[in-house]
Amino acid sequence: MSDGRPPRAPKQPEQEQGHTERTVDTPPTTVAHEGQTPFSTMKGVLHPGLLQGVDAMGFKYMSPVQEKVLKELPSLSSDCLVQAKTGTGKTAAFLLPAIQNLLSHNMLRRGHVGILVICPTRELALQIAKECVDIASHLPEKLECHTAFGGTQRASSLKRFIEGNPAILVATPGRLDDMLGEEKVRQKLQGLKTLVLDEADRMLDAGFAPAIHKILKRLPPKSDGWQGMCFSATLPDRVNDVVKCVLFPGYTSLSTIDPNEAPTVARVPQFYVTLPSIKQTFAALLAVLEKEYESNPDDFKVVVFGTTANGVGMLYDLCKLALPQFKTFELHSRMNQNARTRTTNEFKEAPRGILIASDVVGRGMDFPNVSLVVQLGLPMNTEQYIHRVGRTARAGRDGRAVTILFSNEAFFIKTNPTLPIKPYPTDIVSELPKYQSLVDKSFPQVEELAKTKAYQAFLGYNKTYLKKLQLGPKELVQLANEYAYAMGCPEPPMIDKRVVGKMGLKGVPGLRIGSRDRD
Ligand SMILES: Nc1ncnc2c1ncn2[C@@H]1O[C@H](COP(=O)(O)OP(=O)(O)OP(=O)(O)O)[C@@H](O)[C@H]1O
Repeated sequence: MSDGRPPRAPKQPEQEQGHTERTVDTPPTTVAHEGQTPFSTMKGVLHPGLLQGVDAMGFKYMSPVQEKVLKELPSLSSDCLVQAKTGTGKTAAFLLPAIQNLLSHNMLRRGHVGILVICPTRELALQIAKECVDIASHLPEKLECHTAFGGTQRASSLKRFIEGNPAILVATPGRLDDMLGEEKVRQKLQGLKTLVLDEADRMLDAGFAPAIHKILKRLPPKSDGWQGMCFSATLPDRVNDVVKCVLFPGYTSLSTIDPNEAPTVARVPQFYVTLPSIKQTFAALLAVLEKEYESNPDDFKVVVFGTTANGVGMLYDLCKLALPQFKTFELHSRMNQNARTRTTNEFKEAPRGILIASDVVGRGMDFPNVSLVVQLGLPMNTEQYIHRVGRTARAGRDGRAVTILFSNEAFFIKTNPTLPIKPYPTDIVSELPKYQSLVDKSFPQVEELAKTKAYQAFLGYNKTYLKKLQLGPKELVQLANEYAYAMGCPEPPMIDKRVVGKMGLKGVPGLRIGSRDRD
């Protein structure tokens, strides 16, 4: 493409039409769906060991995105940009062609990494690696899959990587960048055949792009011919300008999403609750959880997303006390890696329960059978909303999503008219007094430090959205103080002078500046 824009998917109106009808929203499922193609039809294209691998995983039929990638790519080693809804099997859709490539071209050089997958979080890296091991489990030759991410012992994992025989590496950008500082690591990547960016829009956004560019400089040049694959449920237009760093012009664009449709799974009824006051936040969360439980008590596995790690920590403390009838879990970046991994595994296995989480599990994480996603507070952007909703209704299951916003945050609904969000069917606000007493009873038992941290995080997060929230710094502090009172604080928690300075709130009235115990 001369203008650097991605080529459109091949124009085949009838097939495209038929394909769209058949593919959009069709879940990956083991139940025979009309029009879904069994993996067995890929004999001769995919190695028998790979077919046995997917079969052992219980995958009988290709999901639409898997079928598209395996059948519509000019070759399995072609560069591609692929969009498909959350929970529809994108992981296998990139692993299968990438592994097949290694096998069919006899590209396995001992000790050399053939496939590099880069993804945003540690939890996702582990999950992708697990799927990789499962898919490759029936191959005659063992394919070692290694992971590299922060929060783990650098020296020991580096040693294992250098001394091992990793054919596949799944990594997060920070640790990978760090590892590539070692000559021996760079050497092991000299035979790279496929580079995958999972959650590609996130990997190429302002937060991660600098690390990705640094990484690319230390990998073999694109002119060596390695394949680039970019996958996500959301690919905003701005991605087209940056994918060039991993995809050659002329790459194939594939999508199972109708361009006129929001990329959330249509099986997820989505609702919002708008609260007149921030003070009602906590009671509203309890009310929504209880209402949802009452309407579906047998199928109650919930992810509640908060906006900040410390906010999530405090919400977890509250829910544990206020909703002792449910098993609650917490997951956020302020926890150590062992605790994060343990909780991830526990919640994956749990038949029911409530996970209070930050965005460390907002994208890509596959917790089986999540029946409800609740978002409390303003999602950062449309993509984040979509990916969080995508933690439910995975692999063909049903699910629901509820977003709780206070009045200043309600613009999110208006500015996202394509999202199918409707007002919550029950009048939650009129029910709040009942839940407020539960909140008031529980908060005195939550540690002051947890509240202080949540207060500070609230200020920091919302400071970034002042304009959208139509607030000035003074109103923001007032709002945060109301939030603190809602947590049962007798007065707004103290904030360190330096933190206030960093947040750009120096001199704003309403803050209590002073030192507090260090966390
Ligand atoms: N062909 C298939 N048949 C049955 N189940 C499948 C199939 N492919 C994938 N799955 C299952 O579907 C679930 C979702 O798959 P996966 O995590 O790859 O989704 P995704 O599209 O990458 O989602 P996200 O956009 O959230 O990252 C997983 O539990 C996976 O094991």
